[in-house]
Amino acid sequence: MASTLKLHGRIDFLVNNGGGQFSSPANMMSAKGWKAVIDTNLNGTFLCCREAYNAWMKDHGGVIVNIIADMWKGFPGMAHTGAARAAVDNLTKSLAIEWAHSGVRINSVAPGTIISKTAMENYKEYGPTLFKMSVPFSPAKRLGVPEEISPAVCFLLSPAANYITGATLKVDAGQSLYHSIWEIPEHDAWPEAPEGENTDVLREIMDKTKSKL
Ligand SMILES: CCCCCCCCC/C=C/C(=O)SCCNC(=O)CCNC(=O)[C@H](O)C(C)(C)COP(=O)(O)OP(=O)(O)OC[C@H]1O[C@@H](n2cnc3c(N)ncnc32)[C@H](O)[C@@H]1OP(=O)(O)O
Ligand SMILES: NC(=O)C1=CN([C@@H]2O[C@H](COP(=O)(O)OP(=O)(O)OC[C@H]3O[C@@H](n4cnc5c(N)ncnc54)[C@H](OP(=O)(O)O)[C@@H]3O)[C@@H](O)[C@H]2O)C=CC1
Repeated sequence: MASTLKLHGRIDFLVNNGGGQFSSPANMMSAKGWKAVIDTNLNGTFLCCREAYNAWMKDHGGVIVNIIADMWKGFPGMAHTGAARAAVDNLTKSLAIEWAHSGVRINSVAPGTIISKTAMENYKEYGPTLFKMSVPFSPAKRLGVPEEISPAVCFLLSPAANYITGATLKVDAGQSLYHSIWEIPEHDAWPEAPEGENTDVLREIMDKTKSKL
């Protein structure tokens, strides 16, 4: 922030876009790996917001946009980033209220699955598979590209969004309303439903369906 102020003399906009994660089942995540992702996506965003505010926006106003993710149904396989991005969604709301009196607007953008060379390379040899397997889960039946996210960010930064703060704009072609990519294996580990006539009906329809298969 100090070097930006030195160079340009002002900070009108802050976009917290830097971030990322690795894929891992939650039970296999080390404390260090969990912390690295929380640090990058949540703590980093908070600290950049705080510094931009204290260094400039407190006295001059400004606009902040935080990039989060499609974590609305949880984020199985990337639980750390889901938790961090949900926290940023909430942080956005808190700061929108705390900093309104300074003329600061702050919003988030929640992209769906967005393909780029650099994003894919983070996942090494699994990158192409990971991104390709996401395609059927987009109502658009294709992935988005960064050029479809940046217009939303520019809109929120612009005077066209002067009356918008504390909001999260989903730019995901409806992905967050559609299927989860996470497969739950067949299992019989769930606790039994309580005995009674409704459970009898449940057993009956399940038995009937089974016998037809
Ligand atoms: C499935 C659902 C499909 C879902 C469908 C697919 C949807 C894709 C959506 C994609 C969204 C995107 O965000 S696209 C891509 C966006 N960009 C990125 O993801 C950036 C890539 N990653 C990073 O920036 C970083 O590596 C990040 C993970 C945040 C941590 O950075 P740091 O430099 O702070 O930390 P590092 O030193 O790298 O790692 C710290 C520890 O983290 C753990 N760690 C790091 N990488 C690890 C790895 N690959 N596997 C296990 N553990 C790892 C280890 O414990 C490390 O410690 P040691 O063991 O001691 O080393
Ligand atoms: N692609 C997607 O499907 C989605 C992406 N997002 C999020 O959008 C943002 C942009 O990602 P995208 O362009 O796709 O992927 P990229 O990997 O191309 O971009 C990630 C950027 O974050 C920077 N970064 C990562 N870790 C840190 C860190 N600890 N400190 C500072 N900068 C860091 C990287 O810097 P460097 O190049 O120096 O490593 C890089 O510029 C990220 O927050 C990502 O998680 C959210 C939802 C979906």
